[in-house]
Amino acid sequence: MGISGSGKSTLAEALSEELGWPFAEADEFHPAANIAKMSAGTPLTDEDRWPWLRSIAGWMSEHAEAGTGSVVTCSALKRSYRELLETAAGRVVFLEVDADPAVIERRMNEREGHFMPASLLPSQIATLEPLEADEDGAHLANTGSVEELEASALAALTRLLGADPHTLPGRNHASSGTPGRHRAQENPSNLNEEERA
Ligand SMILES: Nc1ncnc2c1ncn2[C@@H]1O[C@H](COP(=O)(O)OP(=O)(O)OP(=O)(O)O)[C@@H](O)[C@H]1O
Ligand SMILES: O=C(O)[C@H](O)[C@@H](O)[C@H](O)[C@H](O)CO
Repeated sequence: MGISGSGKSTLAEALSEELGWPFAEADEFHPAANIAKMSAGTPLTDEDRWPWLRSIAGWMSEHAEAGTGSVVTCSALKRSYRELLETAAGRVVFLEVDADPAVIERRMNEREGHFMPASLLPSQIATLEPLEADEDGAHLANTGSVEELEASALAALTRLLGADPHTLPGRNHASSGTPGRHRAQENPSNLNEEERA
């Protein structure tokens, strides 16, 4: 979790590679209307986000029920959004990635091929309700290298889970389904409830 540009995808890809856990990019679950809205510089509303969050929780449940760990990038800016994600099967642990806003703005402006404009950064920051002490997770400062971020995430997971995360089943687990990076368009869990009906 964390605001746009904080480093969620960078960390999640590294963790998925390291742990062999299936990986989903939450942006791939957004309906086209949400992407169009953000691309045009308009922040999403709660109503825009609920069906999207439900789709993500569905994907998480599928993997938990198949007996594997999984990793999802999701801004999950508000506590209420995280409470919805926590309804997924299995244990849901949040790693909040944070960096200096000026660094994030520069990285977003340098990033190529991404729809999210840096102009939405103030709204992302204003909407963020940081992870609280009674939530299941940890805060990670993305102030160094990607390797340092990954190392701090693995240490946090080890502490939170009370076990080395490498010991949890990954994509080679017998019933883990299709391995590899998730593509939302290939997965029915991307459909919101209206689309599924
Ligand atoms: N520790 C780091 N060192 C150097 N570059 C980094 C680091 N962390 C992230 N970046 C770069 O910053 C940019 C934003 O990171 P990333 O795309 O992972 O953020 P995000 O939180 O997933 O963003 P979004 O929510 O908008 O998809 C990327 O270009 C990424 O390569
Ligand atoms: O809740 C939100 O406002 C959105 O999830 C955004 O955070 C973007 O999807 C993402 O971060 C950009 O890539």
